[in-house]
Amino acid sequence: MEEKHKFSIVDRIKSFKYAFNGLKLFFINDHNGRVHFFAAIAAIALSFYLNLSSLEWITILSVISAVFVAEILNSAIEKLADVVSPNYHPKIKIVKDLAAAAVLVAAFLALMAGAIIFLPKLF
Ligand SMILES: Nc1ncnc2c1ncn2[C@@H]1O[C@H](COP(=O)(O)OP(=O)(O)OP(=O)(O)O)[C@@H](O)[C@H]1O
Repeated sequence: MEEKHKFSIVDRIKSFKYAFNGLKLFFINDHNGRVHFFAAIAAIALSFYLNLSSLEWITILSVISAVFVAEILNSAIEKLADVVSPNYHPKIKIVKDLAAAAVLVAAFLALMAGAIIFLPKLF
């Protein structure tokens, strides 16, 4: 049976603190995190420059978020896998490749959305 904890605002604030610490770790230590961060800044700057509509803004921000979510989860899975199996293991290969595939799918979606929205406005 799951133990019931009393609701605590302090615990909720702590959860935010841990989540922001995760974001900091991701953007500072993760090379892919830094690349995606600068790509997101470039896409947002271009969106301001091209004066996107509300719906276009929502699309761009959604695909950027999807890439970050996939990349952060991929990074977490990689870290966990490295602890579980520091040595080569065929199942760890599958786990890591699947996590990487999630990033690929999100990045492809972002690329398509960016091309559909930006290209006609640029050329
Ligand atoms: N312990 C392991 N066992 C089996 N295969 C592994 C293992 N570690 C890595 N691999 C293989 O190497 C690939 C790259 O793994 P790695 O953890 O270096 O990810 P990466 O994408 O290069 O990470 P980073 O985000 O640090 O650049 C994995 O997708 C997997 O195919």
